[in-house]
Amino acid sequence: MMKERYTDQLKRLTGMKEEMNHYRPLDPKQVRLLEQSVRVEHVWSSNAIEGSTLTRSETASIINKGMTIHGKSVKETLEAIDLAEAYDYVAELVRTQTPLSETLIRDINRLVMLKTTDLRETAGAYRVVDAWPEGSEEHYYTAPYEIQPAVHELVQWANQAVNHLHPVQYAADLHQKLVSIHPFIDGNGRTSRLMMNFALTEAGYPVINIQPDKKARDTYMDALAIARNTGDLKPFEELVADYVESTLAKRLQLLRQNEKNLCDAERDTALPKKIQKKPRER
Ligand SMILES: Nc1ncnc2c1ncn2[C@@H]1O[C@H](COP(=O)(O)OP(=O)(O)OP(=O)(O)O)[C@@H](O)[C@H]1O
Repeated sequence: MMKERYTDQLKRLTGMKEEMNHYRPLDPKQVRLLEQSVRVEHVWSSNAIEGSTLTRSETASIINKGMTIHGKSVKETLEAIDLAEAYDYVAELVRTQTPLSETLIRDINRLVMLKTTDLRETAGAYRVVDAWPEGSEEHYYTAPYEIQPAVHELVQWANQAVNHLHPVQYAADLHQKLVSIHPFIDGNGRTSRLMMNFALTEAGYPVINIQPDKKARDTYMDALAIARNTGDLKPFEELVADYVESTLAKRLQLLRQNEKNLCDAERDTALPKKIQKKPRER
């Protein structure tokens, strides 16, 4: 079967996002629980892509309860705390409708790296040494002296593209372009995945989390390598669109079920009470 055209998928995503407004929202306590679980999922998956061995529940214990985990390194623990703080910062930027800027990208990287970098002053600072993708030393990322102009150009592109690209395509391209420059000595993947979610959530889409299992991770890395080595952005754009679609589908199922529960509860309370028969007096 031929793969559906990307533009048709984007239209469907817009429709699914709009459909979410047709249902009554979840109760505030449920919203809080859902937000907490997406935050844990983000911190767990994004760090696991880079090799963290923390599980979801260990991540939850660290970032929600302030616990340490027996047998897990201080570095992994601090990475989880850093990423949770960077995630909260991004949520705040979306809430305050802060426009994208060089400072914003650097601030996010600084938070991502703050407690775990060997050299604290390199967190949020542009790289001054060469870097290349793992196992591909002939393909250098942007040269250090070209990083500042490249990020400046990226921000100019973003401020235009945000107005004319579909938000899901814009989010994918923003991630791909930033990680292709690789402006920082460390934390480029985590910073780019946060930037992608910044773009998605500011347009009303849910947070998506690239999965860290081998198959999903390889697909993600391969799509980024294709984009960078051949200039073909489609595999990465389609991968992001598929993540958005499955996340939206799950969210819609939840809202539909919630709506059904609310309707059932309303119908039950609206029914006339059964006339209770008095026991016959003897
Ligand atoms: N061939 C590639 N082209 C472009 N980007 C890539 C490529 N391979 C991997 N990436 C991106 O780079 C990230 C990893 O980069 P790297 O191994 O240099 O780690 P990093 O810069 O320390 O950042 P982090 O550890 O947060 O990912 C991946 O998560 C992915 O987003």
